[in-house]
Amino acid sequence: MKTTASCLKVVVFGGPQVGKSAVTVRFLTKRFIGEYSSGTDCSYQMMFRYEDAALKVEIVDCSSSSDLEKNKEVDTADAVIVVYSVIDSESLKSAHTILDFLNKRVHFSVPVLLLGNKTDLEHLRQVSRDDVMRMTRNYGCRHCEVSAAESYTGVNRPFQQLLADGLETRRTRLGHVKRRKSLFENVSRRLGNVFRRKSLEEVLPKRRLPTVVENMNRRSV
Ligand SMILES: Nc1nc2c(ncn2[C@@H]2O[C@H](COP(=O)(O)OP(=O)(O)OP(=O)(O)O)[C@@H](O)[C@H]2O)c(=O)[nH]1
Repeated sequence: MKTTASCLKVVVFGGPQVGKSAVTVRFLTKRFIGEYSSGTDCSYQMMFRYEDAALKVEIVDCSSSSDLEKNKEVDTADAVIVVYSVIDSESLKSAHTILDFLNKRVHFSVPVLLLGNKTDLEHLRQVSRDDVMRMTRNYGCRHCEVSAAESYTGVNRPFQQLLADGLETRRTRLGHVKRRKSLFENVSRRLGNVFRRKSLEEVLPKRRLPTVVENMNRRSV
């Protein structure tokens, strides 16, 4: 199994108690763990098999108490998940603020997944599906609703899709940097040629360069 050189980084945001840790741990371990220490950032690293290669994935679970503006994780993210809870309308407002922040802050097109959690509590739903659809359209992000408590498969599918999107974006970005580099090298080579030619033209009339034949003659003397 080949090992990919670097690590794919996924950053998870969301309001308080929406289940950021729960969905992350569900994806990574297949288990639902009810309680986590609240208000602390966590980072998880795992190896996955992807397209016959080992892929290292780092998931950074940003606590809701983290100051968004000071968050540096997002600058190096390959993908972002914004979690809300379907039973908490305030959490959708937080998600809106986060998507807005990402829209301004992230310069390259990092794939974003808007992930609704706690669908097992559908009878307590506060979040309107229309509002979510509007946000998804406005920000051009993927959307899915799951229950970390109920289903591993439900959580696994959108995560897998996001990892695939993240890898694709990284490849495109790297390809773009290489193309930009070779374009730059081309231009500088051409400029170099122009200046070299110009300086020869300036020198030639004053001091004629010896021809190959003259050089041979000199050596044979
Ligand atoms: N019913 C239900 N409860 C859930 C689900 N996911 C998480 N919870 C519960 O929601 C609470 C918050 O979950 P966490 O994973 O700690 O949430 P968080 O977003 O990481 O919380 P902060 O660290 O405070 O930001 C816990 O009591 C979980 O047991 C779910 O899918 N269904």
